[in-house]
Amino acid sequence: MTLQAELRVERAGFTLDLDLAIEPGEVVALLGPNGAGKTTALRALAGLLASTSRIRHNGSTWDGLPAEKRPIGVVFQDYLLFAHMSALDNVAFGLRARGTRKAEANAVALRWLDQIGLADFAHARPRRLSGGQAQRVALARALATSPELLLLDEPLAALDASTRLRVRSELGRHLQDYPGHTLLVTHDPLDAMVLADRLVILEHGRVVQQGSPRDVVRQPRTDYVAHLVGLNFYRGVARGTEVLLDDGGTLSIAEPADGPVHVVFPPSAVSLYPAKPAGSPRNTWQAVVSGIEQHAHTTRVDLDGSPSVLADITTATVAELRLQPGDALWVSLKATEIHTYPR
Ligand SMILES: Nc1ncnc2c1ncn2[C@@H]1O[C@H](COP(=O)(O)OP(=O)(O)OP(=O)(O)O)[C@@H](O)[C@H]1O
Repeated sequence: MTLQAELRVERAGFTLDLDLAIEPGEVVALLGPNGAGKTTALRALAGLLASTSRIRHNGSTWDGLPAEKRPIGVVFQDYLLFAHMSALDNVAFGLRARGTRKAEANAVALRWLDQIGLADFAHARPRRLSGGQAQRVALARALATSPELLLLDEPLAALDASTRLRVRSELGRHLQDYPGHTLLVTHDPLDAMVLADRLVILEHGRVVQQGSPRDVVRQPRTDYVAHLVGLNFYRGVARGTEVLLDDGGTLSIAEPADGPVHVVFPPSAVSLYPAKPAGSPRNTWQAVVSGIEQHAHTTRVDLDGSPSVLADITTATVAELRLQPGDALWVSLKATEIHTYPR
């Protein structure tokens, strides 16, 4: 049964207006910039704030239900395990609160600890657990009650990079087995791409784009999404193999198009030269370096021009060009690297 939520929250200067439908077994990631309303949406679903939201599932409504009566499991960024309880009691807590007898609740909790590879820590207090272990216990605690809806609020954000990698893939496995509905709130595009079946992008309390990770990555519709997936992104009007960009500049494209379009290309498709490249069939224009940032294996160069553009170049090229902010360079881009789609 689809979980249908119409989430409406009014605050001074902010309105959340979000319709969400989540299928059984589906993982939906809610992404958006700071203040977009992600946490507000999650709290409205959980019944943790007063709102005029409507939530329907399996022929019943959760509207009047207080948080503790909703069939929900929640995992927060900072685990929020009960410090005075053992890992086992933490996992058994939800079941006990729902009236399950102690022996049975403990048996279920132990099975969960076993599943997450922490049976040996059953009697340990949370302070003896590492961040990754604590987050796995928090996940087991949320899943032990077999909730209809699993809410994950930045579940990996507090973990260091290598722990994060491990816990992410373990979480992915548990989510695959989990038959309920999952909503994952995250800032991290990688978490969303790896874990979610569908992305819902929220800006200013409203959905600006949704779709499979693959579709969103290929065809961003807002600056925030383009930035998230790391693409150069423009709006323009196409006339055959030319696109006149709204903010200045013209690009030649390989596939003819007509009318208002979005234009994208990866920073890695951009080449930089100290002088105008001669006789090339490419797009070329002059731009000024406004920022240089070292990434793992490439250097990201920010250039002001018409249009402004991001370029990823090798460290060898940076050295060769002796790049400095303020330098004027020639930007070159093959028409075949540019992708357009209707606005
Ligand atoms: N308790 C509160 N009282 C009043 N306004 C709030 C409260 N909590 C959040 N807001 C406001 O509601 C809006 C949405 O905030 P929310 O925390 O849901 O966004 P978010 O997408 O989760 O952001 P972040 O990524 O920074 O966590 C923002 O304008 C925020 O300032």
